[in-house]
Amino acid sequence: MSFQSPQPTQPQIVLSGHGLVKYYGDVVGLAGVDVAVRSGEALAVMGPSGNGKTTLLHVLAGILTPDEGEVWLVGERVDQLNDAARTVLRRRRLGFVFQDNQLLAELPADENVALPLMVDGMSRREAVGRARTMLAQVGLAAEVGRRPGELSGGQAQRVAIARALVGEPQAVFADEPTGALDAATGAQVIDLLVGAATYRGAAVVVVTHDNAVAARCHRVLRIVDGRVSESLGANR
Ligand SMILES: Nc1ncnc2c1ncn2[C@@H]1O[C@H](COP(=O)(O)OP(=O)(O)OP(=O)(O)O)[C@@H](O)[C@H]1O
Repeated sequence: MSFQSPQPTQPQIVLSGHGLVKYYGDVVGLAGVDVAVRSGEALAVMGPSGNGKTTLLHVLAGILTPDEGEVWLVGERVDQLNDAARTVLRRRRLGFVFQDNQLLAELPADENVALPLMVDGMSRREAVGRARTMLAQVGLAAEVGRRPGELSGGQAQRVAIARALVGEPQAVFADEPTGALDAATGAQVIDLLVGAATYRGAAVVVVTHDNAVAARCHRVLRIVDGRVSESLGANR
């Protein structure tokens, strides 16, 4: 009789791209990229300027359609959906954090966070309640009524993170999320983003030029000339 210790099970792959190719006219954006991100995993995408990082993020997030290849989200092929279906997909199943937080200047923090829920049909009362809970979880319980102009850059980016996570997305995409912040604030913001998103089981994709940001993710994918040149594992 033999005894075998149980194999640790890998978390499921949430998001994957297979053979992704994207052209802009004659310019090659992606030249054949394979990538997979698991539940609770944060992947940093690095590489020289103009080599395809943002293109990869946009193709994985359904903002751009690949010319070749497939994108899958939790067992469903999503690159062939029509525009309307992709808009719904982005709103219900994905979260986004951009360099310039893209908050609405006239709205207080809680309404900024509640907005995607209300657009999706939730009552204002429930949406604002959920937004305030989410804001408390990113350390902004006292700032829920402040407008973006009354927040620091780091606080505004926390609001953007709360907005990205409030709908419980399966995948979260961040393009240079700390690009406008000083190093110390950037480190806090990326830790919050990675920690809060992966705690909820989301897959996270972060495009960054910053080694310190990449070091706070679990894995680094290096893109050169639209191809994966290197995949480095488990930072955490
Ligand atoms: N809308 C577009 N129209 C034409 N060419 C584009 C477009 N978007 C990107 N490109 C080109 O595709 C290539 C990859 O661009 P991409 O923005 O993905 O690079 P990147 O690695 O994210 O760059 P950066 O680090 O500077 O943001 C570049 O040559 C770029 O000029």
